[in-house]
Amino acid sequence: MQQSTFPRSAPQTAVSAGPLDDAGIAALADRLAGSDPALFLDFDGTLTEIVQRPDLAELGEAMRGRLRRLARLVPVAIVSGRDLDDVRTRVGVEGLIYAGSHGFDIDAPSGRHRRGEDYRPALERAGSALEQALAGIPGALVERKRYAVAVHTRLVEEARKPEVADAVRSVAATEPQLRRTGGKELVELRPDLPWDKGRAVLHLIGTEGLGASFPVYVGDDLTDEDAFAALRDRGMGILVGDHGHPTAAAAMLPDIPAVGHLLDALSARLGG
Ligand SMILES: O=P(O)(O)OC[C@H]1O[C@H](O[C@H]2O[C@H](CO)[C@@H](O)[C@H](O)[C@H]2O)[C@H](O)[C@@H](O)[C@@H]1O
Repeated sequence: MQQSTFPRSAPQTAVSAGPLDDAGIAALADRLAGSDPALFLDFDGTLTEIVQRPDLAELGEAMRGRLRRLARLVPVAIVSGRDLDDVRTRVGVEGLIYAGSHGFDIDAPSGRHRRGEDYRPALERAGSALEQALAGIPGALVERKRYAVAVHTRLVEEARKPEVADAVRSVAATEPQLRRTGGKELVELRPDLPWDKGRAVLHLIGTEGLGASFPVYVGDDLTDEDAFAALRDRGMGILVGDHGHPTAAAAMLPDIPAVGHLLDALSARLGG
């Protein structure tokens, strides 16, 4: 496997994330084989390449096969910013735990866990206002989810991106129940609740009987940082690529093929 020698564009936090090379993967596999593992995986940018539009993201068959194999061996959760139904359809593997809308909407063996239902009218209003405000900006996409509204800027001309940011700021100012967060070429409004992917992962560890497990979380974006931080003292966060900001992950992989390599190595070791 290639070594993770990609440059970091921002200084690291107190926890320095080193490249996860083959020796590191073998050590992690041994660690998991000697405990109750649990695997938490982000979707876009971790299992699928980032593409120009959200609707174009497709999970490759090889990655789907890896998820199927792993799910027979250990609890596997997909923790995505996407709407739960959207990510579940795109992954298309039974027997996984699915958490959508950054963990506001969870479908797990213990049941359906939703947060933010009271915030949906505000999200509806914000979605409509944003569609209206951005109608004249070519390439601006509004993605409406059950517990968030995302505005995508990947296809917006550079000079017009500040207009998109201004529009989101203005709409956010009229909806005090919502807060702004960011991602890759994306600004989002979500319920202003103390909830995020990190809390969702800890919640799942509690509800799914994973308290004694060694949880591993793999993700690529800023919203995954909450999960890396949540697992810092009890598991392992693995950052994929470089989101250009400090990270709380303990280790890094360079790209999605390297994630595939990691998952293959874990399957091989855990499958005995
Ligand atoms: O938590 P994730 O599963 O990684 O979801 C994060 C966001 O992913 C999607 O947007 C991102 O991927 C798109 C397709 O590659 C890309 O065009 C966009 O620029 C990225 O931000 C998804 O559309 C969002 O809803 C998720 O929040």
